[in-house]
Amino acid sequence: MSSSWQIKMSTSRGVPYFFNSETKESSWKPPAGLSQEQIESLAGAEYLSGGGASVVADPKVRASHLLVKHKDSRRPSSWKESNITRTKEEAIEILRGYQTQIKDSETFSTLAEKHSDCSSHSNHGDLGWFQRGQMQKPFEDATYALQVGHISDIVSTDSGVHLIMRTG
Ligand SMILES: N=C(N)NCCC[C@H](NC(=O)[C@@H]1CCC/C1=C/[C@H](COP(=O)(O)O)NC=O)C(N)=O
Repeated sequence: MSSSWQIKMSTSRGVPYFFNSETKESSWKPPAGLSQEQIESLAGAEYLSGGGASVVADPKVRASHLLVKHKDSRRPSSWKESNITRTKEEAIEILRGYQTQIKDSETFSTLAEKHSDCSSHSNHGDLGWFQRGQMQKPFEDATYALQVGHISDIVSTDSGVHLIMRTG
């Protein structure tokens, strides 16, 4: 069984994954049945040079967000408002209002396009694919904790307060 495992490159995410040619199973993480040396022999040099687990254990994610900035945001300005003066509490209230309108990913995207203080509003809030280390930590952790298709509760970063929808 373990001899049927191989490492392939995911074209959509640009990271390698494990594939079993016999059972057709695939997995981002090393399959339980494989020993460390089997994994390393499968992965070859890049696994070793990548410092081990980093080669296959840190998949990319994709998310859209609806950002409401406030006067303490790191950049209290946006395409909508050149000088944002609302308080963080007011920003949270506004986001709560949007939360009640969100029925599905469709309504989320429409609200993000209309109301997000991020330039990604022009892509319905889509930020594209990213991996750990690219976004501010609270945003990264909240996204990785979400299942694809799910929407977070309110998340606060130095940018402001967000609703996040994981899409990939
Ligand atoms: N890879 C993509 N698409 N772009 C680079 C993202 C850089 C990253 N950005 C963030 O973490 C904030 C919070 C989550 C989304 C995000 C968007 C901010 C929000 O607006 P701002 O506070 O900048 O005015 N606009 C762009 O950066 C960062 N490390 O600062």
